Amino acid sequence: MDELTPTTAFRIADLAARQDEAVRIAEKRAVDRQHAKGKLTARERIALLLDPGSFVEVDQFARHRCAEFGMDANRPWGDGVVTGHGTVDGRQICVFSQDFSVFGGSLGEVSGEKVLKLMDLAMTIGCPVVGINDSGGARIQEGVVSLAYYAELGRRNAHASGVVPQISMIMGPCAGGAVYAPAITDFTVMVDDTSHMFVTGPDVVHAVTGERVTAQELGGAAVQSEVAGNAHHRAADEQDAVDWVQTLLGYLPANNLDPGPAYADETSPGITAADLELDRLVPDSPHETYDMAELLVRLVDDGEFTEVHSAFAPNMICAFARVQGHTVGVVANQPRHQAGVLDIDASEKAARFVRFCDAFSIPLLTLADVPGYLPGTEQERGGIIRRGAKLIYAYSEATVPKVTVVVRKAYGGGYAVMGSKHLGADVVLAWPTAEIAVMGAEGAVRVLYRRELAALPPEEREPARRRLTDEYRKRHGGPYLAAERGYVDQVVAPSQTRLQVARALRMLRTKRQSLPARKHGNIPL
Ligand SMILES: CC(=O)SCCNC(=O)CCNC(=O)[C@H](O)C(C)(C)COP(=O)(O)OP(=O)(O)OC[C@H]1O[C@@H](n2cnc3c(N)ncnc32)[C@H](O)[C@@H]1OP(=O)(O)O
Repeated sequence: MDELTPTTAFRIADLAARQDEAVRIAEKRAVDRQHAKGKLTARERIALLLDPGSFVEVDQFARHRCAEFGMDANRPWGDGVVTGHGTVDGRQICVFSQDFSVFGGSLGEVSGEKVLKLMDLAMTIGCPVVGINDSGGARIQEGVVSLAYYAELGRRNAHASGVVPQISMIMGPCAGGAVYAPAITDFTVMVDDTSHMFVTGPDVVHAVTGERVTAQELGGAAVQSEVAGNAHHRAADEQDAVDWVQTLLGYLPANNLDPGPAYADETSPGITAADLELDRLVPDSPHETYDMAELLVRLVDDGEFTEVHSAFAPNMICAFARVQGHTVGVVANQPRHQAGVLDIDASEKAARFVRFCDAFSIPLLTLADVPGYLPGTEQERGGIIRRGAKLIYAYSEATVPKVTVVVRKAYGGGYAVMGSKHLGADVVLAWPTAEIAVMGAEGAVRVLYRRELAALPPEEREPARRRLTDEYRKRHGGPYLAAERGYVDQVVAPSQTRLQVARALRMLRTKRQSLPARKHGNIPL
């Protein structure tokens, strides 16, 4: 052997030294910088998310090739993003985690290549991708090259949409062009206080508009989860964010061809005490409200469900749950908030959820109690026609099993859109308390008998109005006109609902439906 050729032992020691530099030494620096900001490091986050010991890092020794602005003197291993794969609860995922301690986690050519390579891998093997974002955005030193990678990333996100679930965790800054990759992904979680998302930051806002606003006011977790709807969950801290993502993954299939996780059916085959409580859920007075979550917990396995977008448009509940061990997507009006009315936010929230479930073969369970669409100039000018239409579109194109329970009100357009037979529901159940009509009895009488009531002497008007309202309610106020026409398949006592919903979903497991082939539809955006 040539004296200059390194020995095998030397090469192994050299590898260990490089790994030490790439991981241990880099991590020490990252810990100091990140912990001081109340944040975990890129590697700590991955360790928290994945099953212990399951992480396999790829491209650990990738380094940037940029020589601009003195960059050639600083070429850290990994280039500011840790990428790889591992398992969550034994199920495969791919993960990338931006490392803010290296060039502010900014995206350059090499870090971009790493993330794209990882997404290509996830698409090839068909597993979810979790992206952990903590970045100053496009790497300024690399100029247009880094912008190119943002666009490439958006394209990959779009192509992966509906093929593998994509989840974004915003654990620090996410600004400018960087926001659009998470926006295309299916679910986004943000951490209180330490994360923000905006297209233009407070300095630019001030320079352009004169408005002074903090990063948190502009795009903190509270604003994004409650007002803008860009975040599906507002986590109290990083651990909470990880817990939510792990729970979410537990409901989801690995890809659009995977049947999804199924657990043993441990539900009771007979009527339980909790089922009987449903017979008392709906108050006698139509003006009194109740909590739709009380129904939901009694319909699903172990009373457990995980809401997405819980703080955004709370008049609509979108949640994952299980029925007899199989995942369902629940869409439910929440009468406790604005009487469960449909507005722009609720329509868009539910439409996107319905489309996610359909893309990943997750059956839909709809619980309807809806007084109709929210009237007003704000809604009309905001585009409720175009934006509300998304929900009709989403339900209509969904070919997964669709089961609907009409609990109380199903008025007007609200009836039609909330998973009605006419939008392709396979099974529609109605409670005897269901009121399926164009509008509530009081409103209907006001329109139908306006002239007759006005012609009556004032003292006779109120008794006549009450009598007519009562008559209308008896004729049109229940589920039976709809049942006569087969728009409702079964009228069931509330206490029967859990068993009937389970039967319907079991019966529908073999459902197959396909719509005419086309390039794609044109959902009103
Ligand atoms: C398509 C697009 O993404 S357009 C948007 C382009 N990005 C930007 O305009 C944001 C630029 N960055 C910033 O404004 C700030 O760094 C913030 C708000 C993100 C974070 O601020 P702080 O938490 O105070 O961190 P700080 O500014 O010290 O940044 C940490 C390090 O990351 C570096 N860094 C941050 N963002 C970038 C970036 N986009 N490109 C290159 N380096 C960056 C900083 O230079 C700093 O490096 P140093 O430690 O060697 O000094």
